[in-house]
Amino acid sequence: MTRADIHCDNIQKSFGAVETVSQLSIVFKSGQTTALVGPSGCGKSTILRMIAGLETPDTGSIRIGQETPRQVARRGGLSMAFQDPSLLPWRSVRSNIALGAELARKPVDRVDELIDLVGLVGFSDHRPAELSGGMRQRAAIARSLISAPDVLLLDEPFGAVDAITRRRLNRDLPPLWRERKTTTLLVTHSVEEAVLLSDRVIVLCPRPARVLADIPVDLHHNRALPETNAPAFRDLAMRVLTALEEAA
Ligand SMILES: Nc1ncnc2c1ncn2[C@@H]1O[C@H](COP(=O)(O)OP(=O)(O)OP(=O)(O)O)[C@@H](O)[C@H]1O
Repeated sequence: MTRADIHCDNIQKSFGAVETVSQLSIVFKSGQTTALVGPSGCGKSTILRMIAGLETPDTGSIRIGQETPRQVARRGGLSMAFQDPSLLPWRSVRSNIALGAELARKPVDRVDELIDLVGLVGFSDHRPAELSGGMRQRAAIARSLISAPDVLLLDEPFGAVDAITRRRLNRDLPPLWRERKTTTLLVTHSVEEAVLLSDRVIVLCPRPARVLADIPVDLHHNRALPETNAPAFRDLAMRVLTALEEAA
């Protein structure tokens, strides 16, 4: 077993009387990008938060290699960009991004490169309050990348990002994950984005979350972004959509 395989073994999680995740067993392979899709409220974010060590399963266990999520987080091996980017309001964009490396005790040497990657050149000295929602999300994406984590957890990271920038990030981020062999989990409501960015799409059923379909995506052989109008792409997107309709 390689170090960053994520093993979820029979995990269950309730909030009061609401069972959110039930008997979920799944392995996320090291170096792969997996998209999690499913109806709203089915428990996707809860799964990511448990893998991040921010919530604890009531029963079952999560291991990342031989470590617990909290151990991986503590040594700076895990980072996240969530829907609601929690940037420190008193720090500039540059300093918020640098924080991702500082907390992981890694070198703060690629801030400008990442500011460029997420299209925030010219805004590096701005405070979060001076940015749009989409710009804040992009700063959070850059912060999640600066520590070159083993595990990257992305929860609707492009939700507020404009279409052109989203397209550019869709093109530029996957090669970075592949080059670094990052184990990436991506929660998204976009079927196209799930197929475009990932090696595997997991479709979850309505709460409590269980795996309804596990669809491998084998469109990334030549490392270029797949053609979204190619028949193979459309077939996969249709398989995901059909499973989602079944879930609903
Ligand atoms: N901290 C919490 N306290 C109480 N209930 C919670 C908490 N976190 C999540 N829930 C409940 O668990 C269920 C699943 O929530 P979760 O955010 O994981 O779903 P989701 O699939 O990510 O939803 P969406 O696609 O709408 O973002 C919901 O019913 C939600 O109200």
